[in-house]
Amino acid sequence: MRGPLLSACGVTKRFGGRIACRDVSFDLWPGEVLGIVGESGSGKTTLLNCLAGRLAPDGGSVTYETLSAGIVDVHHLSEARRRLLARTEWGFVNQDARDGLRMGVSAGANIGERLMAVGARHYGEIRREAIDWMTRVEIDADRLDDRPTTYSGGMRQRLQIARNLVSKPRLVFMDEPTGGLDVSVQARILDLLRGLVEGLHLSAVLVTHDLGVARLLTHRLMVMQGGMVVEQGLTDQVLDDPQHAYTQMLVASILPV
Ligand SMILES: Nc1ncnc2c1ncn2[C@@H]1O[C@H](COP(=O)(O)OP(=O)(O)OP(=O)(O)O)[C@@H](O)[C@H]1O
Repeated sequence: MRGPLLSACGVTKRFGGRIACRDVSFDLWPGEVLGIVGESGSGKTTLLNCLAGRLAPDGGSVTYETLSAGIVDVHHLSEARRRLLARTEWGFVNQDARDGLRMGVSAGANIGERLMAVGARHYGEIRREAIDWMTRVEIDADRLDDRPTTYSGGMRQRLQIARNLVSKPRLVFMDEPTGGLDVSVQARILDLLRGLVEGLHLSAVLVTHDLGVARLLTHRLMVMQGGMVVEQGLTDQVLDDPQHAYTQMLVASILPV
């Protein structure tokens, strides 16, 4: 049997005297979608950034099983190797699409750039693939040469998703991918993400404060409070039968009274 794709062991991050996340450990298995939930300030984004190598933890380690070089310690890689890993084997979907897109180049270039990072060189094929992905994320192909600055918020988010998934990453990090969008746009993007996650058998770590999003997209959940994981388990189990008082409060707060 294959081992975990990503493992966190005792990950701890402080900002000055404040501990943003403390002693977080888990394994992410191939094909698994792990949700990290908790209220604002509970340390979700800090943990995600530590996992994705964007923020160095003060304690603990993050290991990842690469395609070609076996298991690596994400924070002991050189900056160049970590960037290469992020471009070739990982995706990162930001809450604000402007942080995940190159706003000054066309949509097609945003998608094509990722294909070139994994070795694509043939212009015609790159363009064809970009058009295919525009269609998959429900953006009219005739917007391919437009810059994302001319797109709506929902379109930008769909483009960011296409840019991240076109290169068939083995692991995708997502930080509130539907946050900041209005409700009808959120629903369509969730639908789209659910189809892609299932269709591509993606492994993913998803941060959200929205338990509905977690229910729809994740297999397993970690609940964070004050930087610590207070409960983890299968998503349906955690949401239907929460054991920790904090999770019970979170779940109760979204039920109609
Ligand atoms: N760059 C930083 N400098 C100082 N403190 C920080 C920094 N980033 C995060 N923190 C603190 O770490 C704690 C956890 O923040 P984090 O953003 O990880 O929480 P979160 O659960 O993702 O919140 P939200 O859902 O509001 O994004 C908070 O107390 C926050 O103020």
